[in-house]
Amino acid sequence: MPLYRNQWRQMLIEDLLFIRFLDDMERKWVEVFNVLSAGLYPVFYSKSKRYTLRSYASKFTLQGGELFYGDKKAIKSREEARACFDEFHVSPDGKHLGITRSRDAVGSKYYWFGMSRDTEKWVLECDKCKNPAAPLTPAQIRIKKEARNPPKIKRGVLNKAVEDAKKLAAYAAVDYHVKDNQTVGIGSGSTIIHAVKRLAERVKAENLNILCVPTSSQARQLIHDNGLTVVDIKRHLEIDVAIDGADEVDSELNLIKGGGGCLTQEKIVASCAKSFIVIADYRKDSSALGEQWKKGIPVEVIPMAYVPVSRAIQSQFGGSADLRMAVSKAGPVVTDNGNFLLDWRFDQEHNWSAVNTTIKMMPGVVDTGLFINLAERVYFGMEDGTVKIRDKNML
Ligand SMILES: O=C[C@H](O)[C@H](O)[C@H](O)COP(=O)(O)O
Repeated sequence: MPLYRNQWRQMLIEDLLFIRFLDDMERKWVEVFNVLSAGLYPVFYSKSKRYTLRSYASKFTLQGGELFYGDKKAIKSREEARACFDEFHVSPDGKHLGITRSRDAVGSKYYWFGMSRDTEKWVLECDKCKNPAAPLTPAQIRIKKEARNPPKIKRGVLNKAVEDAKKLAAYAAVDYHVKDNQTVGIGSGSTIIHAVKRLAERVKAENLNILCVPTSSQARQLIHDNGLTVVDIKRHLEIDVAIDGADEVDSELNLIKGGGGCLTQEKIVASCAKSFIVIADYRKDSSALGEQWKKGIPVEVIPMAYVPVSRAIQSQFGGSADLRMAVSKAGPVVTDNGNFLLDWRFDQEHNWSAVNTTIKMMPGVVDTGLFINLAERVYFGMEDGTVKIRDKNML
């Protein structure tokens, strides 16, 4: 049924009032709720704003009238958020957890728009947190000591669990996707080491004929050290399958890559492959980018452009885009292509496809660590020894 002019006017007024009286957090919640429950958008939203809202809303689900962000309850109002914060800010031992741990603790169960900013503000306002000299209970003293000298065995156990998980994912991908007479793209990082080892085992045991296209100097060395055949992409454009790690994977198979600085060649190889398969441990599995990976989105830039590109990213999208500095060398990290890297720590959800295109268009940008619409399947090695699969055909 067509809407009469006065009905449109009424809706517009309601929308404007709605924007005016709700704060950002509540407005986002209501917008997502309206899209999911009734397919309704604010009337004055342009096509692109609707698109952004729709893709943000796709990260949520409606369950019994409540909104959930992954398995976390999405909180609507600041009062409710404050109550959730209070529930977690003080540990059962009476210890005030500080900014990061309070945010992680609250974030294990709840989500709201602006959560990081709010937890930081509330922790800074907390008298107990401001006054660390307040007398500690014996339990607090024990926890503090343990935090200072964490039992070594725990770290070893964690590292082992992570390594085992990487190996599980790598073996699953190599065993399922690599066949005789194929050209295989070899990614970079620590997870791919397990994949190359498995590939070498299979080549030897099954007498396979496999050609490997590297994505970095590390990958080239790895292929070589494992007795596999290295070929150049210039002569082997037809890559059957590319296997690579990732720093983070969201629910729609968008990836952040480049934590080890190899994003550009990785993206070229992935885009030339008939299928691009990602291997990762359970820590990389996120419902939204930025949830697990806090080091930001890498952007490779030619050296003279790093300041203008950093400013352009910050002014268009907020957050901070900082030059990556080397650890065991003075000065910035230099990529295999002789370029610099910016790490952009964003502070809100974005339409990643649009952001990727905009950043790529900035003069001096070589590529970004956002891999959108490239991954066909991700294998996550899990802590319990299983492998979780996220496949683009099953989204
Ligand atoms: O630049 C590095 C690559 O994009 C890696 O694939 C990514 O950082 C994941 O590395 P890892 O397997 O070590 O977690």
